[in-house]
Amino acid sequence: MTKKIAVLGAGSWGSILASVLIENGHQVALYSNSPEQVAELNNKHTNSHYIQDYTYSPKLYATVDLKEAVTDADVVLFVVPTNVTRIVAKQLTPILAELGTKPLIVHASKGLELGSHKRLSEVLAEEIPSENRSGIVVLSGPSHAEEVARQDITLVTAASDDLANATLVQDIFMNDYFRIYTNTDVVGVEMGAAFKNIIAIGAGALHGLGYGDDAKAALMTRGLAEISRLGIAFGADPLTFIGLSGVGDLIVTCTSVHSRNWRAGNQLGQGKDLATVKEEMGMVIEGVNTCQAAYELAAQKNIEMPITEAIYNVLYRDQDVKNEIAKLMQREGRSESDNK
Ligand SMILES: NC(=O)C1=CN([C@@H]2O[C@H](COP(=O)(O)OP(=O)(O)OC[C@H]3O[C@@H](n4cnc5c(N)ncnc54)[C@H](OP(=O)(O)O)[C@@H]3O)[C@@H](O)[C@H]2O)C=CC1
Ligand SMILES: O=C(CO)COP(=O)(O)O
Repeated sequence: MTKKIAVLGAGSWGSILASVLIENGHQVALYSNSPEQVAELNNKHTNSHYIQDYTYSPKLYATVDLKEAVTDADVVLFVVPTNVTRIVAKQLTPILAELGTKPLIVHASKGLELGSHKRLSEVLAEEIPSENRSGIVVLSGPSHAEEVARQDITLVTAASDDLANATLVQDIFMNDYFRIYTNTDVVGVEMGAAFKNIIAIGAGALHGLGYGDDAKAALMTRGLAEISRLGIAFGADPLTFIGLSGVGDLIVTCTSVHSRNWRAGNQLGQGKDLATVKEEMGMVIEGVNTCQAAYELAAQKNIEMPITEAIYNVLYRDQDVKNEIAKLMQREGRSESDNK
């Protein structure tokens, strides 16, 4: 059934998810905070800063007017960076209250809020009262906008406490190149998605330093062990970490040149400083903030996360990457079954 969907955030992922929804026959309004970007999307049907060599459907309507975007929307899809999700939710709530509508809230972002360490579904639940929404669903998994744009095969997960809402999102998005599974482990899905970005920075750094495939496989495996440990301590189902939003997303983000986190790590490994890497990227590198959140959470729960700590030392304590790798290699011998 055709739905009216408001997509909030017109970066690479928001704009391409909007394209998938249009392809599936839905009516889509794409909200951006930039009048120039809206003009480009509506007039030239391009979004050149975020996605190159791609033409959007003329059916895609972009607007800087949040109220216009969400009026009569059945679904509101948040795809803004983690650090502005609360801000945009705060803007949305009075509009929904005024309109008297109750859309399904979905988010496709990957990170934890700095300071509060909250997952984004928690942030959205706090900011959008239950009388203004019919549910909250997380859309997550191994998916790069550049590949979905060319309708390459991509599989992701729709997670919600309420399976009916996850199934609704599955139905809305699913087509012959974009396949959606459902999941009810919201904690595991959001934590896997957030933490894999930290490990991807490490994988990029190894590449930038010239390390080989053995080192990268080791980082991914031990990285998965430690991010699962942290997620499980917060109630995640261990099985979720071997699913699409866990190991699936870890693999794609640690191996793809499309990944901004991987590319940031690669440049750090080549000796660039973080400020320059961020400025040159011009798009969100979620793993940087999430590394800080995970580092603090691990300390709070007394959980060993040596790789996250090493990456934290590089990002926040100006430590040398090679030195941090050497320290990891000098850790005392362990059994693989040790949970640390
Ligand atoms: N790109 C991808 O392939 C995937 C991304 N994701 C996740 O999706 C989320 C968004 O990523 P992505 O689209 O890639 O990021 P981008 O950096 O490409 O785009 C983010 C967009 O959000 C805009 N924005 C920032 N602040 C606001 C605001 N207050 N109101 C409205 N818009 C705002 C940015 O504008 P400006 O540039 O002006 O700040 C930018 O247009 C991230 O959490 C990411 O991890 C998940 C899966 C795949
Ligand atoms: O989440 C993603 C792939 O699944 C996108 O990763 P980046 O944010 O590193 O580009």
